[in-house]
Amino acid sequence: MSIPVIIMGAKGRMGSTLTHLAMESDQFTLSGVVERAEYSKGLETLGCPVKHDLAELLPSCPGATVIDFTAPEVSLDSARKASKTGNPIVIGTTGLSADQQSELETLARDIPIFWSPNMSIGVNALVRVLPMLERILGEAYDMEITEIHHHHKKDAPSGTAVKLAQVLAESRGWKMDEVGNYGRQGIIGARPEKELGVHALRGGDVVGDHTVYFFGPGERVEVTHRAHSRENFARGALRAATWLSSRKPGRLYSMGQLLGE
Ligand SMILES: NC(=O)C1=CN([C@@H]2O[C@H](COP(=O)(O)OP(=O)(O)OC[C@H]3O[C@@H](n4cnc5c(N)ncnc54)[C@H](O)[C@@H]3O)[C@@H](O)[C@H]2O)C=CC1
Ligand SMILES: O=C(O)C1=N[C@H](C(=O)O)C[C@H](O)C1
Repeated sequence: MSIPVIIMGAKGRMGSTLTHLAMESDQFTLSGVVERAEYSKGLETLGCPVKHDLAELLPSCPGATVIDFTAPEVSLDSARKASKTGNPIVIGTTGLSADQQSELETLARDIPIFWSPNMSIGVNALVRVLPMLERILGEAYDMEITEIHHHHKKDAPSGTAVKLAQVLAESRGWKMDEVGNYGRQGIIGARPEKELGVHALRGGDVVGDHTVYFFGPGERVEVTHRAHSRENFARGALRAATWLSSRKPGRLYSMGQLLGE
């Protein structure tokens, strides 16, 4: 039985990729798309309802899973509207504030919500293995992260880099609020031992590269994930939509649960 989905931001880099993949797969039914009016030209060729407000679509799409890769305030609005009609929602949007993240966790008590800053299997395998690498290398190894994205990206550092930094800091018993350094300039003195640098590069059409560095005495270890295509993320989101369709509300789900942490 195919999974009905509603794609938010259907003209976006991710929304258009998701729409294309959902249309070409018999595992999914495109129940409708939502896009800003000024960007909706041409969406009528999809052969499904095209709306400018999710609230106009949801009542006619009972049980459809919303997939939202838009902007923080838009995704929160989508989650609020989905919670009113009981529709599950998969969110890939990054740059959420702590309050917005907390609101998602509250809404997840009432409807199935899946949120991940990176829907690729590769990055989530990294999330799983980095703590072990950190424990083996130990505190003599200084940790830094770099990320590279296309010049359209609006948030920095990437949600993926934030997540990677969180798992590394947690592995060492640190808090990112205390040890994070997001840029160095001027005569700043020697690097404190208790520091984790996170640095964002922006340029061109880079889909998404993340490198974790462990700088040790006489050697360094570098672990890199390079996304070659947004289809990688979209397939992950569609897999999450399928997985979420059989989950009950109660907690904010993410890739860890899907991959069976
Ligand atoms: N979790 C993951 O694996 C990934 C997450 N992302 C995140 O997804 C988000 C979107 O990224 P992109 O697709 O590159 O952005 P984009 O700017 O290309 O697409 C966003 C789309 O949302 C639309 N939109 C804005 N307000 C709207 C509204 N009120 N109703 C309907 N549509 C609306 C825009 O018109 C645009 O088409 C970013 O936060 C990015 O970091 C991107 C790739 C992978
Ligand atoms: O904006 C993007 O493109 C991406 N954003 C996500 C992030 O902020 O981590 C995931 C991926 O790196 C692509």
